[in-house]
Amino acid sequence: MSKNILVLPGDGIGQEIVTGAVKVLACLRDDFGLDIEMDEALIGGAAYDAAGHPLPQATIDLAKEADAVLLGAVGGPKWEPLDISVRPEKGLLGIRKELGLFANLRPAILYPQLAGASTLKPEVVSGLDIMIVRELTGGIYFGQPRGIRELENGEKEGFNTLVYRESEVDRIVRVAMDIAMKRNKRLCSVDKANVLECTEMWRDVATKVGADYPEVALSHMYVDNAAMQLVRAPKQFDVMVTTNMFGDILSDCASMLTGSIGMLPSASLDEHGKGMYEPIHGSAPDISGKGVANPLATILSVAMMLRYSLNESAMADQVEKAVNSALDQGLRTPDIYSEGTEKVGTEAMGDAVVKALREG
Ligand SMILES: NC(=O)C1=CN([C@@H]2O[C@H](COP(=O)(O)OP(=O)(O)OC[C@H]3O[C@@H](n4cnc5c(N)ncnc54)[C@H](O)[C@@H]3O)[C@@H](O)[C@H]2O)C=CC1
Ligand SMILES: CC(C)CC(=O)C(=O)O
Ligand SMILES: [Mg+2]
Repeated sequence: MSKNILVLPGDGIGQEIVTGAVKVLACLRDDFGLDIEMDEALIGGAAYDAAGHPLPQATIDLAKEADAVLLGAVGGPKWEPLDISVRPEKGLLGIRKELGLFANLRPAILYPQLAGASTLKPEVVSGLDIMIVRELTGGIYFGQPRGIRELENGEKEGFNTLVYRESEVDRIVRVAMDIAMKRNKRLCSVDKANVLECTEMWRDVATKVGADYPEVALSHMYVDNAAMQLVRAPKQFDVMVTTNMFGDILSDCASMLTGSIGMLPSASLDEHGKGMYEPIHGSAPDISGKGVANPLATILSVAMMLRYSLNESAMADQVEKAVNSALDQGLRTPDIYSEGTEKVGTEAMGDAVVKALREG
């Protein structure tokens, strides 16, 4: 039976970057026999404009019925004056929660062709391959109470709540441990256990889970040090596991080690392997509409979809090989451009990947 993929382009560069990824999926369907159907729906600012809400019920229903979801990005200055409860970003957080996508896998891999585009010296980053496992449906982005209240003296006070249950920590650490077992058996759990009780508990739970994985070398690191270590000596890390907000920040940081945030894909998975796939970046209002955004993070997210939700790991390898081939040809969007390479736009980069895929 054919698998249903729901495509949610979203806002800003979302539509531009999703186009190349959809072409890749269409090529796999037409030329390689991937049995899929694709559907499209609204999310984010586009949904707010059309339906008055960043996550319409129709989108939730389609996403729940789909075998996998491909998302571009949401948000932008047009919607910033809105109340947070109806901003585009709320649509993204909402769909993650609705689908129970608690495990966000963000691989930061340096393609050797881009060593010169990394912010770090080639010898510090060559061979870089880190998997950041970010908890995605809990923590401070979801904790209650939250809001802005007025104090008796008329001053305003903003507040959010960092909250995790033991069970939430347990399940995300187990996901990270299982990944570590398939890789190099090293896991670093990142917290702020010296200051935040919630992450003191996180550390305790991670340690308890670690006892079930005696082969994995578990270490703990405070998030401030982890940020510093990522840009000092990133290859000390193999798999990292952390909270929703820390993972959000650390993965943007790690992305630049690979040359650009436009290179990092992600998979957001539920308990059963159903997933949503998206680049880690946002809607990039500064380059939106210019046709210069890097589509590779989104195309690499398709590879993750093939691997994690569609059980087509050979096709995932093919997509990654095609991305490699486009880079081997010297093609570069501006974010990864360096002297001696050829600057191309979003569409040309996507088409080059499709051509390489077709030609094997
Ligand atoms: N997953 C999502 O949908 C996310 C949405 N956002 C939203 O996106 C909007 C913009 O947020 P920012 O903080 O500016 O983060 P951003 O990730 O959109 O952009 C940060 C910087 O990276 C560049 N960049 C991002 N993606 C790129 C790509 N594919 N190719 C080349 N350059 C790229 C941008 O041009 C910008 O200079 C906001 O409304 C924010 O809330 C932010 C992060 C994630
Ligand atoms: C709306 C934000 C939480 C999205 C984001 O920055 C991310 O998931 O990386
Ligand atoms: Mg982010």
